[in-house]
Amino acid sequence: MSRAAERLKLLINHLDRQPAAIRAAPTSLQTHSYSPPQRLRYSFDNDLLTPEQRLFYEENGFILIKNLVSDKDIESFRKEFERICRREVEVPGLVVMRDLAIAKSEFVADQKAVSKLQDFQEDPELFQYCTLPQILKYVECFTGPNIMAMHTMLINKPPDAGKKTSRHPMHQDLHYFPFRPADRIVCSWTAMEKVNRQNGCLVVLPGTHTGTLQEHDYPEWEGGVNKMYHGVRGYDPKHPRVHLEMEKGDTVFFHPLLIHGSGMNQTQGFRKAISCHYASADCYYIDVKGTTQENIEKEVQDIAAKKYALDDNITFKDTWAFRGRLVQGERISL
Ligand SMILES: CCCC(=O)SCCNC(=O)CCNC(=O)[C@H](O)C(C)(C)COP(=O)(O)OP(=O)(O)OC[C@H]1O[C@@H](n2cnc3c(N)ncnc32)[C@H](O)[C@@H]1OP(=O)(O)O
Ligand SMILES: Nc1ncnc2c1ncn2[C@@H]1O[C@H](COP(=O)(O)OP(=O)(O)OP(=O)(O)O)[C@@H](O)[C@H]1O
Ligand SMILES: O=C(O)CCC(=O)C(=O)O
Ligand SMILES: [Fe+2]
Ligand SMILES: [Mg+2]
Repeated sequence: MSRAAERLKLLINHLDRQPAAIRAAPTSLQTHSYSPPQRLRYSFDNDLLTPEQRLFYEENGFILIKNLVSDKDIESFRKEFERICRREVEVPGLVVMRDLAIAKSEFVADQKAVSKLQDFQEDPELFQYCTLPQILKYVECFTGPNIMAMHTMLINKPPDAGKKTSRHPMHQDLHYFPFRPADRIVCSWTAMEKVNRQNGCLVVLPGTHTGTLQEHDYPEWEGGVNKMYHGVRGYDPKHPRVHLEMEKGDTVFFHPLLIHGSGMNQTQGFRKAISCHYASADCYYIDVKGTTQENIEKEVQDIAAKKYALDDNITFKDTWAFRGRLVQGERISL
C-alpha cells in the first residue's frame, strides 16, 4: 500500500474508534491537547478517486486530471468560439468581455479582441462541456449526485499588450458566489491547448482552501485591472505557489476558497481554457449584506440591471438562480 493510502486508512480507522460523543462536538470530557481527527470533509467516495487523490485534494484544494477531454470536443468548443467572435451565432445572455487594453483601443480586429466569454449556458455546443460524463464523475466526488452548473467561461487570454492587463489577480472564486456550503462547490478548468508559465497558466496557493473567505478589492496595478477582477487584499507574493502547467485536455478541479490567479501572457498566441463552476443542487443562497462580498454584489447588480434592461431590483441571488442549469439528478434549492 502506498504511503498516502496508509495515512488515509489510519485516519479513517482512528476516527471510527472514537466514541460518538467525542467525535460529534467538544465536551467537558475533552482535554485541550486532544484534537479530534477530521473526517475527509472535502470529498465523497464514489469509487473514482484513489485514496492518494482524495488526500491530495483534502490537503491542497485542487486535483489535476490528465487528458480528460478529447481533442474532438475541444475542437468543437474552439470552432463555436470562433463563430461567436465572427458574430455568426447570437447567444442569449452571453457576456463578451474584452481586455481592458483592447477595450480602450480602436485598432484591434474583432476575433482577437475577445478575452473571455461568460455565461454560455444557452449555447448548446459550448454547454456540452458542462455535461461531459467524465467531468461530472469527478464533480460528483465534491458536490454529491445532484449537480447544478452555475457559472460558465471560455477564457481567451490575449497576448499582453504591454501593461500586464492580461494578468488575473489572485482571488478566491467564492467571493463571487452568494451560495454555500463552499465545500459542495467545485470548479473544473480544462486547458484547450498547452498552458505554461509563458502564456499565463493558472497559479495556485496550495492549502488555502482550508482558510476563510478574504476581503477582495481591485489591486493597485499601474496598467489598470479588468472590470470585476478583484484580488485578495494584502496578497503576499512570497507565499509558496504552484504553476499548473497543463497539456490540451488536462483538467484541474479546485475548491472555491483556493487562492489562484494567472500571470501575464508573454506569447503571441491566445491562451484558451474552458471552465464551469458546479454546486450541489441542495446548496442554499445567502444574504451577503454586511459581509466582504458586498462590493462584488453591488458591481454585479449594476451590470445586471443594464444587461437585462430590468429595473434595479434584480437581486444578486436572482442573477445566479436564472443562470444555473441542472446537469445531473434533481434541482433542489439553487
Ligand atoms: C468565479 C468567477 C470569477 C470571475 O468571474 S472574475 C471576472 C468577472 N468578470 C466578469 O464578470 C466580466 C465583467 N465584464 C463585463 O460584464 C463586460 O465586459 C463589461 C465590463 C460590462 C463591458 O461590456 P460591454 O458593456 O458590452 O462593453 P463596452 O465595450 O460597451 O464597454 C462599456 C464600458 O466598459 C469599459 N470596459 C470594457 N471592458 C472593460 C474591461 N475589461 N475592464 C474595464 N472596463 C471595461 C469600456 O471601456 C466602456 O467604458 P466607457 O463607457 O467607455 O467609460
Ligand atoms: N498585488 C496582487 N494582488 C493579487 N494578485 C497578484 C498581485 N500581484 C500579482 N498577483 C498575481 O500573482 C500571480 C503571480 O504573478 P507574477 O506575474 O508575479 O508571476 P507569474 O507570471 O505567475 O510567474 P513568473 O514569475 O513566471 O512571471 C498572478 O496570478 C498575478 O496576477
Ligand atoms: O483562466 C484564468 O486565467 C483564470 C480565470 C479565473 O480564475 C476566473 O475567471 O475566475
Ligand atoms: Fe477564478
Ligand atoms: Mg509574470
